[in-house]
Amino acid sequence: MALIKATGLGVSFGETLVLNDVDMTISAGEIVTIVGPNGSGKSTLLRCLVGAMTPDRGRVDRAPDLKIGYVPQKLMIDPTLPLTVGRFLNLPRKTDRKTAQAALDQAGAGALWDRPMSGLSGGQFQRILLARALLERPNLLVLDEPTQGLDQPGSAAFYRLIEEVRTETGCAVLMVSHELHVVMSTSDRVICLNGHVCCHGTPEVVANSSEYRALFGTGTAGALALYRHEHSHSHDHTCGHDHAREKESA
Ligand SMILES: Nc1ncnc2c1ncn2[C@@H]1O[C@H](COP(=O)(O)OP(=O)(O)OP(=O)(O)O)[C@@H](O)[C@H]1O
Repeated sequence: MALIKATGLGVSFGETLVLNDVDMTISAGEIVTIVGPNGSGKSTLLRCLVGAMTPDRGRVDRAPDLKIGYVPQKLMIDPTLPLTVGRFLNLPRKTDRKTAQAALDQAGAGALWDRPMSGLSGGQFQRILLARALLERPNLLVLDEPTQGLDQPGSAAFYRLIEEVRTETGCAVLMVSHELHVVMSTSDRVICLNGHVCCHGTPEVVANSSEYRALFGTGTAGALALYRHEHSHSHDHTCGHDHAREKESA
């Protein structure tokens, strides 16, 4: 059974239709990435999927054993607060040192236990957020643009780490990202969203689709160079809309 299955999701804010008839599933162990232009409804979809928001239309079914680990885009911490990594991992719930250290190790930040949170680099900070999400032993990791502010090598390293975590723990991963070419190399499946699902499938199928190219241009050829998963079949689906026109009129 799927970990999450969304059927016919619709969300409006006032007069604005933000999500329209969105269907998607996340199965155990797979890495699914949602890409889409600004304002295309990615965060709204994520919030509906994890249960942080109720859609106006459609339904979301979640597996009874679903356990989500959430890695936020950013977390503001008062720099004057004397908070070490170790103490941060004990918030809001106390965790024993061994479990917390294991999560830190898994997130590639094993040596940072005593470091002040305010002195961490962007990449280190994201690893600590990842470690905190892993504390609960999730079977689904959810990441909303987790590498904002990191440079490209830093982002690529972070996504490689996510893939390692998936391999080690078997958890599924659902991400939202703008860094298409970086994320594509990590993803099993990509969903291209623009209020509705424009196209979805393997990274290769999406990168080659006319819908994706109309939204993002053709400058993402590097996605294919980085693409390293072997798929013997494709799951192509396109909506048939003229996205070049949508983009022009936006
Ligand atoms: N609580 C809200 N009230 C009103 N409008 C909202 C609310 N949340 C989101 N929106 C609007 O819904 C649209 C989609 O927002 P959303 O954050 O889901 O897009 P996104 O694809 O995640 O964008 P970005 O890439 O910029 O983060 C936007 O036009 C946004 O202004």
